[in-house]
Amino acid sequence: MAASSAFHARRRRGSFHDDGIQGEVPSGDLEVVQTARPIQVVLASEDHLFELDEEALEAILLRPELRDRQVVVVSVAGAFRKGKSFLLDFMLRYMYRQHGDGVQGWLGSDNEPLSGFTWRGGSERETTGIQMWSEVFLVDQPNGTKLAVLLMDTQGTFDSQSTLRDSATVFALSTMISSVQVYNLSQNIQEDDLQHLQLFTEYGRLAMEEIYLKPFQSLMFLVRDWSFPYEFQYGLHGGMKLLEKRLKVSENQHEELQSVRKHIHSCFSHIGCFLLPHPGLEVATNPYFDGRIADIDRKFKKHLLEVVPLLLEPKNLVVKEINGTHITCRALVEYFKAYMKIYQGEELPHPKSMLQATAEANNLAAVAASKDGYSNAMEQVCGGDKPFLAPADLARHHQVLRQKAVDQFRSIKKMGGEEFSKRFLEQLKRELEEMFCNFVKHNDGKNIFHTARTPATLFVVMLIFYVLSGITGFIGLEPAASVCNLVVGLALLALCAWAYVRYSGSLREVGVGIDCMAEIIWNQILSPLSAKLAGHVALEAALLPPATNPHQAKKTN
Ligand SMILES: Nc1nc2c(ncn2[C@@H]2O[C@H](COP(=O)(O)OP(=O)(O)OP(=O)(O)O)[C@@H](O)[C@H]2O)c(=O)[nH]1
Ligand SMILES: [Mg+2]
Repeated sequence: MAASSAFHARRRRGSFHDDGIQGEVPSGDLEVVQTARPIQVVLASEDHLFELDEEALEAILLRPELRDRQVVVVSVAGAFRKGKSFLLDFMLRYMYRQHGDGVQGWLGSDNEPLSGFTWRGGSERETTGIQMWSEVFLVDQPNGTKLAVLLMDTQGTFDSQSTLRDSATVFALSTMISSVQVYNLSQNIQEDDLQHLQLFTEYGRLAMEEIYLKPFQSLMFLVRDWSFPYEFQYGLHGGMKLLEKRLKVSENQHEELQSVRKHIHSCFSHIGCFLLPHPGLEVATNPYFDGRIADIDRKFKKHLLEVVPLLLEPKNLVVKEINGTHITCRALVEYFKAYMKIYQGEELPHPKSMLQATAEANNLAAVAASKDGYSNAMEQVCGGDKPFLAPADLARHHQVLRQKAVDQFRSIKKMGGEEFSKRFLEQLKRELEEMFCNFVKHNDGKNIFHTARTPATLFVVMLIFYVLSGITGFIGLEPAASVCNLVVGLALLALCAWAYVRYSGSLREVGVGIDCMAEIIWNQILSPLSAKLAGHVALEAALLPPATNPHQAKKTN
């Protein structure tokens, strides 16, 4: 049933050449040369990390006959278990047998099992990370050049072992690397398909260094098991009509619907859609189905014969472009490495599930509303036009209003539950304390004594050194007197500068510097000195006999 072995019955004719696999392989990966097979280039680990196998990537793309060729990368991405690898195997058949003869043409003979990228039935995921076909096909162009065509298979999104970030990373990476991204959908184009596409492409756009007008190239919606051919017929024509309906932006549409559509239009240079019929119950439900086309529904085969050439026919190939420049295999390796590094780093935000993102937005809105309530009420108490309030009174008001804000936060209906909102409650409490600190500073600024501290300090310094200069001059210590005079002069200069800064509002750094210096002098010298002096006076007063202490003598009298 499973079909993972390499292609054995290879026929290369027409414009496809086998020289893509016979050149010298730089990394010495001989297996690649001998047997074409899927190569795991991005490995997914169990701890939700992705790693690029640079050696494998270079072995595929840096062969001498390929590295300077312009490259076409066709990738298939979408939800898991929807036939992505199965489809890619038909693309491989096309690449190998495009000019095959007989009734079936490149589809092959009736009883030949389908092989190439690993595909299988069942409900559990199969492909992980990103795989590339080891053989890069060289395709002749009408202008005589050859293009290198690369097929890429991806891990399905939304399997039960992947986080949203895993799905977004694989989808975004494959969209950034490919020139044609096939978005594989089942049965219809639903709104959630568009929303996920928006999320994933935005995650891709974030990782690109510069945001280009249209960061990605071709997107092909491929709707599998389309069941309404009487509304939109199978194939490209019906697909384009369906797409037009689904991606239409109209005035009376809800803003949310408009934004998704506008985003998708803005991301891709070209968007198409193809409707594929159901392949038949054998394909979908028989565990022993091995991919032979005899078991596949006729209509499906008919449209397979249309969709694969639509993507891979030489005239339909889309060369990979980044920022308007055609990319070679060698450049693709470098871009792949650079993009991978960004996804391995921590600078990108983690995409969140819809519930998580909504719950977070609800909680943040509740935090903002509660903070607003607190801030408005505090403004009433100690706002700009209110006079200085005693610090104890301010603290009391803060306690009451803080509790009100917390109660308001708790009373607002929020998604995500009690446990989830705890984190936001803590954030609110922290932010309220920060706001209170600012209100305290603002209130202190209105205290005239607080404001006057700097000139008072400078004045006291001037006074002390003026007296000291007088004393030292009187006892003949002229150099000391000069130093004291210098200090008096400097303090006077600082006082004038401070007054100018306060008056004019310019040179504020100078003002801050003088305030800092005055605060240090006040806290380190004047304040301890005055405390010491006060203590000394009190001690002396206590030690003096009552008769010699005039205060006490007065009291006792
Ligand atoms: N209903 C339906 N089943 C399909 C179609 N194409 C393939 N299948 C079946 O879908 C199953 C899964 O095929 P795969 O190609 O392994 O699917 P996948 O999307 O690569 O799955 P993952 O690698 O797990 O993401 C197989 O049993 C196929 O026979 C289709 O168009 N419609
Ligand atoms: Mg697969």
